Amino acid sequence: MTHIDDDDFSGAFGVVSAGDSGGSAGHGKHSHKVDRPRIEAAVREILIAVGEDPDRGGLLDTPKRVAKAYAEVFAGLHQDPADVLSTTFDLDHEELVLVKDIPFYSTCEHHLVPFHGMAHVGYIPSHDGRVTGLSKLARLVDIYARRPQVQERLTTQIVEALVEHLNPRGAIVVVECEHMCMSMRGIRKPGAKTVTSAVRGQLHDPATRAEAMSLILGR
Ligand SMILES: Nc1nc2c(ncn2[C@@H]2O[C@H](COP(=O)(O)OP(=O)(O)OP(=O)(O)O)[C@@H](O)[C@H]2O)c(=O)[nH]1
Ligand SMILES: [Zn+2]
Repeated sequence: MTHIDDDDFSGAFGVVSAGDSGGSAGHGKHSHKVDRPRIEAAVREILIAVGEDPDRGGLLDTPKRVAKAYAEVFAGLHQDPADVLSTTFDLDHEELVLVKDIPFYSTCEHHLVPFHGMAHVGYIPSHDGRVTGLSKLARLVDIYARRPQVQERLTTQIVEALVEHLNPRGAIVVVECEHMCMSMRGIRKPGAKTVTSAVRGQLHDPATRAEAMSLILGR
């Protein structure tokens, strides 16, 4: 029998602050630990409901595996973007900073199947030179991606966290995804991509926005 260890995922059991800009998902009043035994019981019920035998050898550990996997893919519900963006440097840089092609996986809140793609995250630092570490932009994407999501909310949550915590002069987030709920089931259009964007502040300026978009699209 396969051994499924009980390690948890760092940060998965933290508390999301009430000031989180992230909509209802992940708001403080909903924060609680991931209840793995409850997930296990639910998965066992699903297996029975689809006509499987949860007691056959290959499925015996499946509820436990799924609970462990869900604790990982929904860990963002219990993480606070403020913690990630609190690491800042004073740097005299007043131009666009862009991290593009950040790969991520999220979970469609309508069907609980994955959607995945790339996020491009850019900002123009504040006048007081508040610049964050580049990896923190990718961490920010993961915090919001690792929740039950829709792509539009994922996009605006990332840009609003930048605005709230870095006070930038401008910010832009572009997200390109394939939704498995449109590929493997339903309309069945593998390869169809959904693109969403959100801009704030100086990135509304057409020339600045065009510069950012050309950097994002220039592969
Ligand atoms: N706007 C938006 N829609 C999404 C996202 N992820 C999935 N959807 C859509 O959510 C919709 C749910 O539609 P429903 O009619 O309630 O559910 P359904 O019968 O499973 O729909 P189909 O996918 O068309 O079979 C579908 O059109 C999905 O394509 C997302 O991130 N943003
Ligand atoms: Zn879906």
